[in-house]
Amino acid sequence: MRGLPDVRVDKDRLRRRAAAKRSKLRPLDLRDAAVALRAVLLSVAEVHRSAVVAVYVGVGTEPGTGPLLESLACRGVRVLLPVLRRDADVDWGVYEGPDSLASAPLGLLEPVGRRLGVDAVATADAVLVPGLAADRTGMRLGRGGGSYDRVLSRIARDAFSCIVLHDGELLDDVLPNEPHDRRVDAAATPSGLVRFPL
Ligand SMILES: Nc1nc2c(c(=O)[nH]1)N(C=O)[C@@H](CNc1ccc(C(=O)N[C@@H](CCC(=O)O)C(=O)O)cc1)CN2
Ligand SMILES: Nc1ncnc2c1ncn2[C@@H]1O[C@H](COP(=O)(O)OP(=O)(O)OP(=O)(O)O)[C@@H](O)[C@H]1O
Repeated sequence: MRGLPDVRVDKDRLRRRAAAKRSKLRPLDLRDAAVALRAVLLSVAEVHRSAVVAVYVGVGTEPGTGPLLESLACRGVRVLLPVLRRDADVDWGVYEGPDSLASAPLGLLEPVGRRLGVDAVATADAVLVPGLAADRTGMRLGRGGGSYDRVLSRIARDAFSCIVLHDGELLDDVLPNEPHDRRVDAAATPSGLVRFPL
């Protein structure tokens, strides 16, 4: 990748490594992980007491959010879901049940209802963030569009931000990072929650 700064090359290598590892996960493992992640996330005080939670719809081998979405909706929580814009920024819609999701480009599932605008995420008490890996300083590795760096720059100052990962994706090595990268407060894996130092 001639011309690209080292940090971009390093991130890209890590993205490919993470994706290759995810591709080995089996459907039953994915289902178990999604169920465990619901239990972990609902037991987090900041999530438990939230009236508005931004989640994502896990697709493919991503850490699954289906069980969590159902539980939050059943409890009357307002669940915001991302809608990818053509400029890789993120608009938001409300989760109204599994039938309110439709296939979108890149294999995504997105809410069909009204678009609330990119700033709607500022109303969330907790923001659950997709990603491929995180380090123990709270830096995250996303898909490379910078979408969630933009999202994280708009959330409320006291909102709780948490990346959702599979076991083994919270890395001991520090991730390469750039000035625009935004840290999260914690990482949830099927094994539990890890809070990062402030
Ligand atoms: N579930 C989910 N929703 C999300 C994100 C995410 O990471 N996960 N995003 C986070 O920013 C935004 C979407 N950004 C994305 C950017 C790239 C790819 C992507 O390249 N996906 C596949 C290719 C799939 C295909 O072409 O069929 C890949 O990883 O190879 C997906 C989503 C908003 N919504
Ligand atoms: N606030 C922003 N506004 C516009 N572009 C941005 C912003 N933040 C990051 N970007 C752009 O997004 C691109 C990818 O960034 P990066 O590699 O850090 O993505 P990522 O954090 O892995 O992905 P994501 O945030 O989508 O999960 C970079 O070219 C960067 O310039």
